[in-house]
Amino acid sequence: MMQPVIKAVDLVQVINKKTVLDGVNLEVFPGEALGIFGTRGTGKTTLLHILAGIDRFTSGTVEILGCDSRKSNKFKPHLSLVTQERSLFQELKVAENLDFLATLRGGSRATITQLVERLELTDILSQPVRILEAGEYQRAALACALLNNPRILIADELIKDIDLPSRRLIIKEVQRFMADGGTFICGFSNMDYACQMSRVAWLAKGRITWYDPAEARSEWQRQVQEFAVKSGEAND
Ligand SMILES: Nc1ncnc2c1ncn2[C@@H]1O[C@H](COP(=O)(O)OP(=O)(O)OP(=O)(O)O)[C@@H](O)[C@H]1O
Repeated sequence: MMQPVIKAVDLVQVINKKTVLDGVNLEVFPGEALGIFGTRGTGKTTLLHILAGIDRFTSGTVEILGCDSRKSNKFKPHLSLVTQERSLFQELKVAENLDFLATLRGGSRATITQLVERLELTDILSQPVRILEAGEYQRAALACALLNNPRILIADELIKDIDLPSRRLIIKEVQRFMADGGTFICGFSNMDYACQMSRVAWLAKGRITWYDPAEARSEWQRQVQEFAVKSGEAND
């Protein structure tokens, strides 16, 4: 049977006495696009950062590429994370970020050139990251994340509130990453994006319910409708 690239068992995260993750179990398989959906503050970022091996957690186990994430760092060269907060070097130019991160994480000149071309970064290469618009920033951040040719890409709200051309370029690049055998995990709070995923993990009250994308969308519509009826907004 196919081994999962990431596996979490009974994962619990308590932050300031609040149980944010309350026994999460999940397996992500090679080549999957797993969407982690939740409304505001439900713990998507918390979960994604634990799955990326960058945050400690209260209890449970997390295996990334067969390594216990608390005991080994061996998975690190094969995993990249695009955070929701802007984590590229703000004062450096886009080109400098690419060069620096390629040196740090291993990425060839040819890879930089290809990513710059595909994500249409040429015109912003000499701009400092801090002045980029949201879509420009996300394209640059994705390029930086793909420099080292990772097997796993984890992203938090990769295409939220960005211009349509950027969104199209990013979706195309992620599809390319997946066609090359990559595994993608993405946190999102807008159900419109569910169709980009192969499975949806819906996070609520610290726990996950699994859906296929179409089911998740209809469940979301049902909940929105129910909420509208309860609050007296619906006419029928
Ligand atoms: N460092 C922290 N200190 C205090 N509370 C935190 C911290 N990190 C997360 N939390 C709390 O944990 C809960 C989950 O936060 P998290 O950012 O993971 O949710 P999210 O689903 O990603 O939210 P959003 O959609 O707003 O980004 C929230 O209630 C938040 O207040």
